[in-house]
Amino acid sequence: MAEPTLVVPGAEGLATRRPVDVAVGVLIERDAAGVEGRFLLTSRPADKVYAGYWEFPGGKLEAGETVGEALRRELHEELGITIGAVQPWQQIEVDYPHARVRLHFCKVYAWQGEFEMREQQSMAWQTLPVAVVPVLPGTVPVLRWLADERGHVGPTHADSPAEVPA
Ligand SMILES: Nc1nc2c([nH]c(=O)n2[C@H]2C[C@H](O)[C@@H](COP(=O)(O)OP(=O)(O)OP(=O)(O)O)O2)c(=O)[nH]1
Repeated sequence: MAEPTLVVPGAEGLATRRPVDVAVGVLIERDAAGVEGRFLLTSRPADKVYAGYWEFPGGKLEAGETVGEALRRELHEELGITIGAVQPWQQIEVDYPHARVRLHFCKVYAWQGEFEMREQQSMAWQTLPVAVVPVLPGTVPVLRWLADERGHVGPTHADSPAEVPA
């Protein structure tokens, strides 16, 4: 079955474009009992589309790379860390006016090294609801998946539209 597609306003009718594969890391802290806590968001660098928007770190696959290999390379290049096991988690396609992407979200619980913002981005360890704004459209579904896993009710991020009462 095809994965869900999110169409961002302005991208209607562009769904025939071939998606670009992107590996994305959801780095999560866990306590001794294995309970998941804070997760890492980074802001998009000034020279990229959606500059300043918050997202989970990652980037496009290069030719011949697997999702895990691309994620390992991107997080080393962008954040200076070396990640441990990569656990495939969720997949979604997003149609933006600038591109159609297939996002491969992977959970990562282990990493080594000091975080260095090598592209002058910012980082923020967050819980739900996410306080940093604005959040990239393709990041919003991930916050919902985390909310469902954690039994979090209410908005997932500070700039989400007001909830419509049932
Ligand atoms: N890293 C990341 N990208 C996301 C998320 N959600 C989402 O829609 N995207 C989109 C934004 C971009 O169109 C695409 C990632 O491309 P990018 O331009 O950041 O990747 P890159 O570092 O390989 O970029 P470059 O080499 O082309 O400069 O995926 C997310 O949570 N994390």
